[in-house]
Amino acid sequence: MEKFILENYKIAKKMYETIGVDTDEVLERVKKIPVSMHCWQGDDVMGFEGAGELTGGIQTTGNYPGKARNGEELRCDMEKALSLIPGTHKVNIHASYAEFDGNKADRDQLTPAHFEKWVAWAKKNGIGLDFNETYFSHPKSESGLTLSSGDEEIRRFWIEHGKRCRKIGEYFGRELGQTCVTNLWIPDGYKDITVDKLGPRMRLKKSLDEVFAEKIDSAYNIDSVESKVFGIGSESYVVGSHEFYMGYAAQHDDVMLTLDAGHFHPTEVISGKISSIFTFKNKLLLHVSRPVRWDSDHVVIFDDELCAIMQELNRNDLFGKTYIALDFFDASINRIAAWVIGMRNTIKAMIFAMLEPVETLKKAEAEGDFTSRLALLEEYKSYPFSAVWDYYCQAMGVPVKESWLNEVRTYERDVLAKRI
Ligand SMILES: C[C@H](O)[C@H](O)[C@@H](O)C(=O)CO
Ligand SMILES: [Mn+2]
Repeated sequence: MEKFILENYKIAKKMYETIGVDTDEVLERVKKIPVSMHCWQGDDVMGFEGAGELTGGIQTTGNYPGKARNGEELRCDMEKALSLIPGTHKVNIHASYAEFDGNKADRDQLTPAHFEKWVAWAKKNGIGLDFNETYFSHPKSESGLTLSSGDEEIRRFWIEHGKRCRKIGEYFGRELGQTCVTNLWIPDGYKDITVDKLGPRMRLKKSLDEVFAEKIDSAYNIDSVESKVFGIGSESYVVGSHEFYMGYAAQHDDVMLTLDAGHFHPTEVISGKISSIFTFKNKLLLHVSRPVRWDSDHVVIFDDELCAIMQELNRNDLFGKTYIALDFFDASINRIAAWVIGMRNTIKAMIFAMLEPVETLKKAEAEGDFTSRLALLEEYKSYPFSAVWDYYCQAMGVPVKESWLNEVRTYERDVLAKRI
């Protein structure tokens, strides 16, 4: 196999040269782009607080055996997944994955000390960490409103949580020498027709101003805000809508916008929104997910939208300004396989996009030659990009093609099956 991969690559390299693309250069570029792998795929978003129930209008379905039950298991599973994915990446954790060692602290009391094990593990593995504030699966979010609550005690509790999370993000960035992106998503909204839609939004704005009041060195921590169109139980009204956060991010240079692929109407795609955001902002966070009819958080596959997202970043030279994170949770299949499939597809789509001769296409478009534009776009799709992808896996020392699945099966038998 090894020999064929190399031979295929040599031919692919020559073919891409004929259209002005240097495959070696593409692989050098892709190597430098980290993808943030989300820890919550490993335990169905349960976290370590013993919450028992996932709330906030998000849902995992399925009961595949072997889910991680604590930090050690989760980190071990992620190490396994990362060993099957080419490149050096980041890990994205939620505040609900704090570790207490018997001394439980509520969300408004979290400190960097509760994440020391994550940092030690990240250092050992040479990876960066990203962070997410957790405003769900908690008694104080049961009313459906957190940062937008009219109950001052509740609102203050969550403001304190947000502030503390940013300090934890700063700690990650400082300790690991890689900027931590701290993402803020709240589940706030109402199930049914809402009379006062302005009040909660005004309160959310006030809360965000407090959460973000302290300036933190952007070398260590960058903040981002994530909108949504609806959730389960917030079908009629979501406080943190796209328009709301667009406005907020437009007014605050240091706050990024997060685009989650599952957070828009089913016919909307985030690939179509990226250029609008970059007209006004110079950074963006993506939550790469796969909505199936709703925000179902299916595992990312190599589909048109994934390629379109990566093409958009490549065509506009935006890889250096965009943080790419995954966000899905499927409990119906092997959870390590879910990570590997989603991560490998994301990287594969980056390579696919980078192999496009952008200048040729832009020239045809600028000259009004839409016939060539369409003809070339279609023909480029069947250039041998998979030979480049296979070679990348081989060169990076990870399994080529589906051979990674054997390793996941072995791990399932030796480790996951024993978690009863
Ligand atoms: C678990 C995450 O915080 C969550 O998926 C969030 O990013 C989101 O997308 C909620 O729908
Ligand atoms: Mn998301």
